[in-house]
Amino acid sequence: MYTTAFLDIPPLRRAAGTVRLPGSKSISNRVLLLAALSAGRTEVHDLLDSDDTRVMLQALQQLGCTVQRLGPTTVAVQGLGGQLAQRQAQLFLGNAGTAMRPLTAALAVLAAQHGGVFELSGVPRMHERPIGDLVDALRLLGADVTYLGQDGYPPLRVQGPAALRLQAPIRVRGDVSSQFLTALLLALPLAAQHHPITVEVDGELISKPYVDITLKLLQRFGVAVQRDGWQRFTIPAGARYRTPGTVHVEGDASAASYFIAAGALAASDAALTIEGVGLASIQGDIAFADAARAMGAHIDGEANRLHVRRGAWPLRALDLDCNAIPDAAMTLAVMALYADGPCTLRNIGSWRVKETDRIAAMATELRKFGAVVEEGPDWLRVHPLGADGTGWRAASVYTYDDHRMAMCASLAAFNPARRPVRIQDPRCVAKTFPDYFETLWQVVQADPADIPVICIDGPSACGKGTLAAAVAQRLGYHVLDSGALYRLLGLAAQRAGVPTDDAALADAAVAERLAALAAQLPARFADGRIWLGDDDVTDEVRSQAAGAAASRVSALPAVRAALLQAQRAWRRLPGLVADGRDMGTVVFPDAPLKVYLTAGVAERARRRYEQLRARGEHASIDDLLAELQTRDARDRARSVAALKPAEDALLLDNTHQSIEQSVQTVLQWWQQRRPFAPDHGAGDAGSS
Ligand SMILES: Nc1ncnc2c1ncn2[C@@H]1O[C@H](COP(=O)(O)OP(=O)(O)OP(=O)(O)O)[C@@H](O)[C@H]1O
Ligand SMILES: Nc1ccn([C@H]2C[C@H](O)[C@@H](COP(=O)(O)O)O2)c(=O)n1
Repeated sequence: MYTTAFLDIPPLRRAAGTVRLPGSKSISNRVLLLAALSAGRTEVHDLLDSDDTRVMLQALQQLGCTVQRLGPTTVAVQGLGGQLAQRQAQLFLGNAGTAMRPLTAALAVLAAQHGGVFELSGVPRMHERPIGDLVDALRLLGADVTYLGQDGYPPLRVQGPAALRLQAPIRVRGDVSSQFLTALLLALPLAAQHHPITVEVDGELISKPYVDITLKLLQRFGVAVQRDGWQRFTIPAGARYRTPGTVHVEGDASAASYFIAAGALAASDAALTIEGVGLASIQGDIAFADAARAMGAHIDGEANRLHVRRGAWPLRALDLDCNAIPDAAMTLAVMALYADGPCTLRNIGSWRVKETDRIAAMATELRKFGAVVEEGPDWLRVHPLGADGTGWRAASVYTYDDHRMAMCASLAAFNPARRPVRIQDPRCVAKTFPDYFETLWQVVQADPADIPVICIDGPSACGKGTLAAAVAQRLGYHVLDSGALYRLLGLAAQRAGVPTDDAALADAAVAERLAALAAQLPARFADGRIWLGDDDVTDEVRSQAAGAAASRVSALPAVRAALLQAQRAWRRLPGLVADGRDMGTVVFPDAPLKVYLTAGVAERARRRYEQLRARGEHASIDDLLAELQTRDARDRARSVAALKPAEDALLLDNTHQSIEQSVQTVLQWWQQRRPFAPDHGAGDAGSS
């Protein structure tokens, strides 16, 4: 997951391959609650691991459920069997509507029956998301619910005992959020031991497919709710939750929409396959596939899998009632940028009370790309940008702490004008899809020339590696420590019995053997460790001897040629910071930013001395100074890829700078080369 302040997505081209979706948020949180309310143990597989499920699990544990982690996406929940193990709890539910609404209803019923006091709160935005219709229904039922802040919004307190009035139908509004009805349907089986309970919906029920998911999951947990149209629901007398023992959570159909869109937008010779959700999905957002088809996408699939390819291009404009697919419909708003006419999304009033006011947010952010966007109380009209690239601007997208804004905006990176897209606060995807961007990189491609590289070259011990790692960390980029490759080669030579002293290297046969070793070098970098084949050689390669051997073998032209492609292969999405001696001059001559880093040799010797001392190694400063000078002289004098600044490099002498000062200098230089406005606030305009 990216925790950087922003993430720049280079222009994307191709989309093909296979993605595995994370579990559905809607199913995950419903199943967790149902498992907690049932008696016995429920094993939940393919559970979504995200902010929203984490707050639900945390709440259930506070309420006395035992939750056992069996794997990254598998938990076992020991249910409470309709009882209360704790009579008091303060539950923090983040911004998870799928936790706040059902837990409020379930705890209101349980507290009424068994007594107890429970407070439910969330992040500030959660306290702006309405819950009044649910509270009204619970109060009609006889539950004791108190607003702790503003009327109509969390935080809330529910308490009991209280006498529940179950004979008359319970009325709830269905036109603001279907989660209120879902919450009642999940809670009321707890009170239906002796009488049937009827819930009647006032107004037109929105997001019906989400209620359908609720009904299907209730059925799996032993409660068959009778549905009369979408206005009346009856929970039978004697209803009792029974765990099915094991539940597999479907992949998230809303999350599938981003990959369906990617497949529809990217010209590819192969299909993009989406696993975890398919034609037999119980999730309403699978209907997004029909909307994408209407826009021209070619989609086929099986029960649990979809295959998507680009069809009509530009996409066909559409005018759609999106009431049934409120979440996935956001993806259509971005696809509309690529259409052959204006697209209108109707009946999306619920967007206004989601993680943010999504109608306003979407309109504001799409305008940054250059689009004309009109909005109404419950509709959005997006006018397309040129399929030939005209009108597109590079935009820095504010994401409003809304995961879907971030994921949607990433799709603008397929723009034909090849403008990059900046996603501010990419971490917000943690709500439902923490690894969204990493998953995206697996199936999309950019032209290598469009993937940014920052080169940091310079003499030994000037701080290149430290600076490169810090800059990469701030930008979410990969790091290439090219010196480590030469160091690994020195080590591989030593292990293979190939001499690397100056005299031996003059022998053409030795040079040939070294080049052959370099071509097959089993180098691996993972989790901050460096591997040669199966051996973790992190400490060994950082030794002074390994540095000296690296300097010697790196002077051979055949060795450098053998390692060139391996280094260029590091140019991967979303970008790269490469440190070495010839990053800017030879390996990435087209890099948009090249830094030549220096520091006085005495200062470098002092830093190396301190570095070794911190590792428990002892050396004399004088020896280190001499060694650095020898190494630098050799690196500067060799016939190929000699150490020198690239002609277009910016010089940075950090002798008197702290690490952070150097990092800030490079980040400022980088920012100056980016086409985004420097202000990252909501509503800032992108520039072309
Ligand atoms: N600006 C700086 N101020 C003070 N110390 C620094 C600075 N930059 C780096 N250092 C320290 O200097 C030491 C050497 O840095 P680093 O290993 O990054 O250098 P390098 O150029 O990559 O070396 P090599 O060429 O041997 O790989 C580290 O201990 C690092 O923390
Ligand atoms: N791009 C590079 C990187 C390194 N080398 C050689 C020369 C260095 O002395 C040696 C070790 O590098 P370090 O790990 O200290 O950065 O490897 C090179 O020739 N080209």
